[in-house]
Amino acid sequence: MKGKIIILSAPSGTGKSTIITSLMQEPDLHLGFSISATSRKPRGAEVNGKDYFFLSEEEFQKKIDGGEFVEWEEVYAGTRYGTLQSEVERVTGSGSHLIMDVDVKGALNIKKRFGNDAVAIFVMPPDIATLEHRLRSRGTDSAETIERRLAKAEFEMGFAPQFDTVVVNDSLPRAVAEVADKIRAFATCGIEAVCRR
Ligand SMILES: Nc1nc2c(ncn2[C@@H]2O[C@H](COP(=O)(O)OP(=O)(O)O)[C@@H](O)[C@H]2O)c(=O)[nH]1
Ligand SMILES: Nc1ncnc2c1ncn2[C@@H]1O[C@H](COP(=O)(O)OP(=O)(O)O)[C@@H](O)[C@H]1O
Repeated sequence: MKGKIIILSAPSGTGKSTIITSLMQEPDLHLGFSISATSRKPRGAEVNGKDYFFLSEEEFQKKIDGGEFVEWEEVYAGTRYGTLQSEVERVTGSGSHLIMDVDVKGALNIKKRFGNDAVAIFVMPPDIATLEHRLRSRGTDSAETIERRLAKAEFEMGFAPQFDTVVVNDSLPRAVAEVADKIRAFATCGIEAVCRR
């Protein structure tokens, strides 16, 4: 494996996808996005094969049975998400660093598997009221889905101390700059450089 692994986790609505989209515009970071597979339906302007590989329950199960996942989780009841081995190979084999958006359990499993070749960054919302506002103004989820995601946020935030580092997404440009700095430090000097920052 040439490229390293950058893991971002956060409660739904914190801004992971927005931060990753900005980071992908910075060519000096040499990032390739790990396109996860999911059994949930596309929402908003999401595109199959770009945002996710959208699979039926049966297709997802087939890939589990075929050993195609590095990890997978049922993040919300009845909805599964997973990282494909083929995505890890596609990106790291090309020399780019693999950036992935996974839930807290997936993040810790990937850290366990890849050790110091992976950095786990927890993105923290400024507070729960802001998180709720972001989820509502994103306008992609039903009230019930938003409630379900908010209900899980405190549980997810409890995992933050197990991550290598935490970044608060208050001002977006500041958070993007902070994550970018950490990725540069990790890529150049290794995990110790990030844990100390
Ligand atoms: N374990 C795991 N979690 C994933 C993967 N892909 C996405 N997730 C997580 O699934 C959760 C829901 O993602 P999504 O439905 O896109 O909602 P969002 O977080 O509101 O954008 C988030 O916590 C993601 O980080 C994956 O491949 N593996
Ligand atoms: N720092 C920020 N300040 C204000 N709004 C933000 C910020 N970061 C993200 N957002 C907005 O919050 C919503 C949720 O962001 P998103 O990237 O979809 O979150 P996630 O991928 O973590 O679920 C989006 O509408 C996005 O534009």
